[in-house]
Parts: sequence; structure tokens; C-alpha cells
Amino acid sequence: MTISSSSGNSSRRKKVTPLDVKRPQEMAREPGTSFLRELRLRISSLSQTTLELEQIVQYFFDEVQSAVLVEGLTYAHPSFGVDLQYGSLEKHRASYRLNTQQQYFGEITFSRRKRFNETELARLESLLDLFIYPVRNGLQYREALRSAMTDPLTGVGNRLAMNNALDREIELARRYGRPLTVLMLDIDKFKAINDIYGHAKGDDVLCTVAEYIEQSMRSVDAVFRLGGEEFLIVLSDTSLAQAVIIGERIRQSIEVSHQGSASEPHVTASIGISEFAPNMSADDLIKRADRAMYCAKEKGRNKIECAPA
Ligand SMILES: Nc1nc2c(ncn2[C@@H]2O[C@H](COP(=O)(O)OP(=O)(O)OP(=O)(O)O)[C@@H](O)[C@H]2O)c(=O)[nH]1
Repeated sequence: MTISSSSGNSSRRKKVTPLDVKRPQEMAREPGTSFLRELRLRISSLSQTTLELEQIVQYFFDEVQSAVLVEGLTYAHPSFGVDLQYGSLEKHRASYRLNTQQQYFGEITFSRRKRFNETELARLESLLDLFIYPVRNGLQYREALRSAMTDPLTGVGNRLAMNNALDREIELARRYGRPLTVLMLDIDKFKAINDIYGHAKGDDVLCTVAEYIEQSMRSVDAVFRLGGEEFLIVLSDTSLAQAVIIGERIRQSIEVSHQGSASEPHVTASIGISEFAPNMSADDLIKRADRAMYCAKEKGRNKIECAPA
């Protein structure tokens, strides 16, 4: 493990190799180390009870307090989209880049109002090896969950992710009485696109349609591919009238961006919209949107239809 650090106003930066990180046996020779040994054991066993990154960082923050007063702790790994903060972010900071020989595992920052002294920094550094491996496991777990819930072709959520998201959104809509709408989108005559332009072009179309849907939504909305050429879009806190506007934006953006040529297919999509009511299950909501989408197909495709209230 390699830890590079910068600390406080002095902005020192140094590298610590695995040999520099004190092992429990070495610390046992120092005064007061039975306390640190117990602390190491406690952190180590707590970290093994979970794979949830938030909990691992929280445990570390809570336990580190007994060795060194720390008022705030942040842990970030931008490429995993992780940015966690516990306590308050204060003026004096000690930051460590966490690396093993092979891989970078993010950056941890301890902060507080009073400057850290060298003994305290050494103590914090001596505990970092207890942090990096649980964090590595937590990141791997997060990645495994993410890929289990992602459609590999388009990169949007898959059916499993949709089930989770919809259950959560329905619970929020019920609890707070907020509107919730879903859009079922199906690419028109997709079989013909495959037949005329080839399967690879069909795959490209699926990817660009997913992109145009994402570009037409707010960041809080979510899109899922249900298989084939069918997508479900979940619009939280959105009424039927607002959903029609968003649906129309999506429909138009797909059509305008796929005008068609000798080598490119003309692509359109049909959309069915359904608004949640408290007596509905997730399944009811999806089925209603699906029926509305088939109405749009029957009425000539490249249209939006709403499920009856
Ligand atoms: N390229 C590609 N094609 C797929 C994929 N999944 C499903 N398909 C094809 O999508 C086509 C769907 O065709 P249909 O269900 O008949 O519907 P359609 O041609 O879109 O016609 P309408 O829905 O009535 O407008 C089938 O030919 C499937 O083989 C995929 O991942 N990639």
C-alpha cells in the first residue's frame, strides 16, 4: 500500500510505503499501544461487517476519534462517483491518496480547526491500512451492483434497476402525495431497421435513442431498457401534463436526430404515459403505460398517448 499525503497549511506531501506503515507488532513496543492495538482490532472487525462504503467510512470516522481528534472526514473517488463527508470540513486538513501497487482507491481527508501535529499525523497514517482494504471491497461491491443493474449495450439501467427505482419512487409518491409518471417508449418498426441496415446498426440506434432520452430528461429522472427496443422512463414529482411535455421533447429529439438517409435509418418512437394513483402497484403503472404505448402504435406510431385516469 502507498499513501501520499498533504497536510494542513504546511501543504506537505509525502509518500509512505508499506514498510513505513506500522504493523500492530511494531506498535506493541511503543507506550500506550495496547489501546491502539485494540482500536485496530475494533476498526478491522467493524469494517468486516459490511460492504457498504458509506458504513465503512462512517465506522472509520467514528473509531479514529478515539486516537486523534478529527472533526471532519471526507472520502472521494471521482471515477466511482463517490464523494462522502462526515462531520464538518474544517481549515486544517491532512489528505492521503490511497494506492496499492496496482490501483488507486481514492482520497481521504481528515480535518479540524486545530493544526494536526506530527504525532497525530503519524497515528492517523498508521490506521490507514485498516481503511484501504475494506474500501477496496466496498468499491468492488458497488461496481458489482452497478453492473448487475446496467444494460450492457446502452449503459442505462436494466429491468432489475427499474424494479428497485420504481418501488422507491412509488413509496415516496405515496408517503408525500407527490405526482409520479412513467413513459413506456418503443422504437417503431425496429425489426425493419435491423432487416434493412443490419443488427449492428440496430444496436447503434438503441444506444443513440438511450442518449437522446437521457438528454431530454432532468438529472433526477431515470431511464431503463426493458429488453429489445423498449425503454421505461420514470419521472418523479412530475404530473401527467408535465410528462406529456417531456415525452414530446423525447419523441421529437429522436425523430429529428434520425432523419434517415441511404445508410442511416429514419427512426421514430411511440410513447405511452401513465400517472401513478395510490391504489396502483408498480406492475399496474407499467401495464397502463404499455397499453397507452400500443394505442399510440395503433394510431399510426411516432405519437404519444396517455393512459385514461
Ligand atoms: N439490433 C438489435 N435488435 C434487437 C435487440 N433486441 C431485440 N431486437 C429486435 O427488435 C425487433 C423488435 O421487433 P417487433 O417486436 O416486431 O417490433 P417492431 O418491428 O419495432 O414494430 P412495432 O413495435 O410494431 O413498431 C426484433 O426483430 C428483435 O430481434 C437488440 O439488442 N439489438
